Amino acid sequence: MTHHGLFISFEGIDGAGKSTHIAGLADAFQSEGRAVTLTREPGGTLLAEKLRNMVLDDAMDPLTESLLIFAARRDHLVRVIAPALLRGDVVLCDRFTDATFAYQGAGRGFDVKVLATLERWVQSDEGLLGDPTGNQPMKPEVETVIEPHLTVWFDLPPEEAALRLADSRVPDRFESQPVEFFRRVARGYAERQLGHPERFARIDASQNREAVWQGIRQVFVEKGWLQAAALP
Ligand SMILES: Nc1ncnc2c1ncn2[C@@H]1O[C@H](COP(=O)(O)OP(=O)(O)OP(=O)(O)O)[C@@H](O)[C@H]1O
Ligand SMILES: Cc1cn([C@H]2C[C@H](O)[C@@H](COP(=O)(O)O)O2)c(=O)[nH]c1=O
Repeated sequence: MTHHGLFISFEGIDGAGKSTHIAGLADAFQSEGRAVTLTREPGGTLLAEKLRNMVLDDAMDPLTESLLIFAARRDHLVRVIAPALLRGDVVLCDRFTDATFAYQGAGRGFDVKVLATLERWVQSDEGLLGDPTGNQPMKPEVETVIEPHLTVWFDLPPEEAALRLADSRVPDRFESQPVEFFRRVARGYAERQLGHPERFARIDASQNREAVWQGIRQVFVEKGWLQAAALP
């Protein structure tokens, strides 16, 4: 799929500080005249948000969980992400597939080879330009696997994330996991970075908000995607 968009994902354990900064980046891109699609996973479409509620609230085994997350991802790609990239938008996505490798793979201990197969199937651009209702045949084209151009990884020790989240909201199925679960998830993200060093930008999320923002700012300015003047 040839497009002029920019696909950026934001990752990290729960409470690492992603949401705090995504809106600021959206403002910066918009102030430079770029259209921004702000979205999240699991979720981003009506169907995917329903699947999100199930995944976050209902007990299920890790394969069911992984399949629902990838089903939500496919709908999200078909209906939101691919059309936005084709329009030339900047897509800012709060979590994407690295979260599946970190949470379902490293956290739950689910087979990463199965996750890699699902990743290839679900993120294939085959049929992405077709009819999202599935009523029309898929259009054959040269297959590529869609993935972010950049993944901003908010790296924060799990103990610190737990402190930040304490009393801030009612915990869901993931947020109520013990700290050892998040240690595994954090290691999962570190492994993903090792496997995709060119795509990952690690931010030390244990710094204060301003220092974290400056770290993010530097990444986008160095890539030439934002002008220093557009960012506070
Ligand atoms: N650098 C920081 N220092 C201290 N507290 C922070 C910092 N950044 C964010 N916080 C606070 O930590 C909490 C979690 O932040 P935020 O919601 O942005 O994390 P998140 O990564 O989006 O979490 P989740 O993925 O679980 O939704 C919030 O209460 C936020 O105000
Ligand atoms: C994409 C994705 C997400 N999760 C988990 C991670 C979080 O605990 C929740 C989403 O909540 P947030 O407040 O929006 O961060 O879902 C997962 O386990 N696997 C995934 O692929």
